[in-house]
Amino acid sequence: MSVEFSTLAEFEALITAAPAVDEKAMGEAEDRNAQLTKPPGALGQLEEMAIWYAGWRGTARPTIETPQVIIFAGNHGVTAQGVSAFPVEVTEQMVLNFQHGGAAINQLSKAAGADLDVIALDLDRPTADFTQGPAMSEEEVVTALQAGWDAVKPTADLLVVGEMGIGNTTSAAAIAHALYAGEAEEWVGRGTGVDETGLATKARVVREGVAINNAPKGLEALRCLGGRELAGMVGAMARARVLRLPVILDGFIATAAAATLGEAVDGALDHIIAGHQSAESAHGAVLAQLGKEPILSLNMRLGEGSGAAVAINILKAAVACHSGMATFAEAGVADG
Ligand SMILES: Cc1cc2ncn([C@H]3O[C@H](COP(=O)(O)O)[C@@H](O)[C@H]3O)c2cc1C
Ligand SMILES: O=C(O)c1cccnc1
Repeated sequence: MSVEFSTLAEFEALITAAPAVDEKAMGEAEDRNAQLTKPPGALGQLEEMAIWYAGWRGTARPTIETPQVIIFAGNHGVTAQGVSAFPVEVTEQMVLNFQHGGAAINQLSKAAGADLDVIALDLDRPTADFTQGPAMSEEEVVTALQAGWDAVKPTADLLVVGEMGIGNTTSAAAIAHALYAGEAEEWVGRGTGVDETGLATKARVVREGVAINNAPKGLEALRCLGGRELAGMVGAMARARVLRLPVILDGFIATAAAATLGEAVDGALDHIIAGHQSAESAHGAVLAQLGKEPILSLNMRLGEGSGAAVAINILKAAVACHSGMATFAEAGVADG
């Protein structure tokens, strides 16, 4: 068990003290990019991605060999309100499916050459229904943050975090409503496929939850409206920030979780790029709030880290070009 923090304030202090991007390595990567055998800018966004990755890895010519995908699972008391098209048992059943290799994320991790770890967080102890008060105590949220923190392998060179938790699109919508105001209706979506009645229920639940918890901000929004799997993702993203380990962000739920960390500490999400824009309706608006442009938009709406896992392949392609291509001088090609 981690002993690096035992309160939210101590957790925030660790992130505040985290090292910045390596400007020197980033500058050297920019210089290298300018010498590669292609017209300037011809690899488009791949060039920016590779330079960003080089800066966080602290080397002008990085490689991606050991990506890690971590899926966190948690259960939500708010499901008692009828906010999901699926029953809560599916969370645990899907954890077994992950462990047996049968889920989408198993295939996508394998296709991307990533190791997959699955961490179930107290599934038999759902969070409290946030329409009645805070979803978690400080101790509960800190325990989940620690599980995420500890799950990151320091040998990984790229991280994706994903989630499984029936009801968690409602949690994510409540966080977005608390952080960015607007109307509850703007932040709710179909999740696993609720009908019009389900959507109206989600909006009511989000409105009530945000009101009773006094529109919490930053990590208080994570504690009051989030879930253990969202906190697990935040703990892992934070550890990655301290390790200067680049992260690819997944869908609506992962992004809402990240937003609580970004609001708590300036620059806490600088090591994160958005992998995929989910079909969940409010995801684009949350990404816009974070100033993140997604690499892909494939109409996926699964979670599990799936969109980000697909994007690993794009980042790998970018870094392979950046670090593997010959320069004009090396190849004897005349530059422009
Ligand atoms: C079989 C199955 C596999 C999933 N994998 C991810 N989710 C996704 O759906 C859930 C969120 O939707 P809602 O808020 O509507 O419950 C989360 O568990 C999310 O990861 C799944 C959902 C199901 C049913
Ligand atoms: O964008 C997501 O992460 C998402 C959307 C719908 C259902 N589950 C996850």
